[in-house]
Amino acid sequence: MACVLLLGRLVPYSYRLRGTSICLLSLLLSYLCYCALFPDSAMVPSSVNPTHSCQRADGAKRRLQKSLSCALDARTTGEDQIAPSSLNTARNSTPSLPMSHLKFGNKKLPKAIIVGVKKGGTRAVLEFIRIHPDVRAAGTETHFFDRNYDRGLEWYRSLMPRTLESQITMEKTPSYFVTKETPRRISSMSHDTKLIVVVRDPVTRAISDYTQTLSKTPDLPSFQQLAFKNQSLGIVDMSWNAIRIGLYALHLENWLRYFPLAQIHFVSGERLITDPAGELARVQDFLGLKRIVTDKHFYFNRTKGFPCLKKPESSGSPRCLGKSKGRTHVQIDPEAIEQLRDFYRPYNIKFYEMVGHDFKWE
Ligand SMILES: Nc1ncnc2c1ncn2[C@@H]1O[C@H](COP(=O)(O)OS(=O)(=O)O)[C@@H](OP(=O)(O)O)[C@H]1O
Repeated sequence: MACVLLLGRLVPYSYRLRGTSICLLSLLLSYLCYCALFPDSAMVPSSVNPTHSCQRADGAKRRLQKSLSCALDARTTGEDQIAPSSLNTARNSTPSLPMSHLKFGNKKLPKAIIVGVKKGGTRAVLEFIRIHPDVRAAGTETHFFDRNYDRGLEWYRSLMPRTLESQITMEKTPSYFVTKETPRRISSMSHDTKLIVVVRDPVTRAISDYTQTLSKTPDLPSFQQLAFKNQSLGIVDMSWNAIRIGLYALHLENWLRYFPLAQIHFVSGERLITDPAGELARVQDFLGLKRIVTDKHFYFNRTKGFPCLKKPESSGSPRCLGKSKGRTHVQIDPEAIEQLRDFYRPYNIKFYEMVGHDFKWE
């Protein structure tokens, strides 16, 4: 603009038009050069950018001169291609690692597994712990150690989410706790695997289990028919899965052949409902995590009758567990319930002694 005004004063009109065109053309050329050379270096954060000094050159002329050498520097190092978020990591890592690894981590075998028990509250524990930024979990039950073991560890690993070095990989498959081969198989994957068992009053658990099966198989025999070999004599059918799963002491004996007790954490399924933050504090301690999941993450949903998450991992809205969690249970004859309590009592006492905690299932 200054160039045009100056020309207006000094040069006769016939030359002005030509002069203005040349002036505008040279300005346009300068601008194009500037655009071509300068903006690449501006995408990289200044703290780690080798062309940092280039951006701070004073005045357009110096900036233009410097941008040429800066652009050359950037081309030789290749760093102008690196996304700002990964630049710091890239500099401290092995050059052969792919960029996807630097950004999202890689798939690792789980460091901690929720191994049981079915209908204990395993989904709630997984959904609650995975809001911790240092935890990532497989969404579905893998059943690797009980049903899919022949597929191999690489198959298992492929089911895991990508994690950064600081993050723990987790999965949950509740049937592991009652599968004979599972403790040995997990131990042979890694003897350091941390194990979480969510336990619940075995009588309520059995009724919950039955309620679930009935919802899928409406012509199922009655609970009493399945639970007792002879109800009037009080003989319980221990071969029925819904009963067998609740014999926690027997299953735990099998795990203790392969893992020390200190490596197994027991979550109370009852307290998980009345005090989710308290139970989650203990889970975080057990996993060696900072206590980030606290009572501010939960609210009690009166319609559902259960605690729900205020803000889950994947979205910004509150969320309760699905309809299959927290069902209304089938009504069972109180006498049958009393008989089952008598049946489980010695096993429960044994279990309390083994783990050093009284869960008060009476
Ligand atoms: N916050 C919250 N919301 C809903 N449900 C909760 C919650 N906390 C614990 N529970 C209890 O979890 C029970 C289901 O246990 P699991 O998730 O282990 O079931 S499963 O084995 O995966 O099918 C489920 O059992 P039922 O009540 O019998 O349906 C619940 O009692």
